[in-house]
Amino acid sequence: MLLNSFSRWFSMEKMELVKKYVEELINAPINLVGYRDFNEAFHYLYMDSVLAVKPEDLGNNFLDVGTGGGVPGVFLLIEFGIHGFLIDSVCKKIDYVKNLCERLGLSNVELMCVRAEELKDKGMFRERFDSAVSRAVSRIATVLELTAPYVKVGGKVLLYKGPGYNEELGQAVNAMKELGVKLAEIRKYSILGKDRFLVIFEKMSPTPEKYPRKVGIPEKRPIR
Ligand SMILES: C[S@@+](CC[C@H](N)C(=O)[O-])C[C@H]1O[C@@H](n2cnc3c(N)ncnc32)[C@H](O)[C@@H]1O
Repeated sequence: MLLNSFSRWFSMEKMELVKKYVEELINAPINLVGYRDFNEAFHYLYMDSVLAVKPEDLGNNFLDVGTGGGVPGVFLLIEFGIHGFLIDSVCKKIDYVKNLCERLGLSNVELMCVRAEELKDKGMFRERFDSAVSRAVSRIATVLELTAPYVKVGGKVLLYKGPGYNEELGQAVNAMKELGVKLAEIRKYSILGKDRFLVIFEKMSPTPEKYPRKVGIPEKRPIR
């Protein structure tokens, strides 16, 4: 893991972009990330986004659900040079990130202000992505419903979690079955001494058309 990460970080151009992005986030006029200190933001946002991810996890195009200030989506597309489709339900966040990506010359990104439950009505998004990622959006059963319908069979869903992931997984067994995913791997890593877990699911079969359900239902009534 260390060697792999080291060689990835060797590109100065990438690192300059990452640093600029972090600087802009912590100085943004709207509260996007909750950090003001560069070092903290660099670790808790950038390092957390990329450290446990392998290029083969994501494929060529991924969806980031609830991207907020572009986390982890923008860092992943810089790191791996792949295409990211980033969505959030708060339009001012999406507008800000869109503008910032344009200013930094990032072209491998698309942003849309939409709730994940409604993305399916906005075009051909069902089972379109090689992978989906999500960080700090909701509990596992809920987030699986918001991501899995948009991932191709054979693709992956990657969720960034803290130590509470185990209980959430236990409550998500039926959701996994219903949505056509299975738990593939859990990667443990550490950011500034804090335990973190990348919980990875593989999509095994098509997700029934009724998912995701209407706005708010995946959160209020997770699949049990
Ligand atoms: C705590 S923030 C996390 C932002 C970012 N992923 C991060 O790790 O910094 C959660 C974000 O998810 C978005 N969100 C919550 N539910 C959503 C949904 N159903 N569809 C799209 N975005 C959603 C919120 O608007 C918010 O920006």
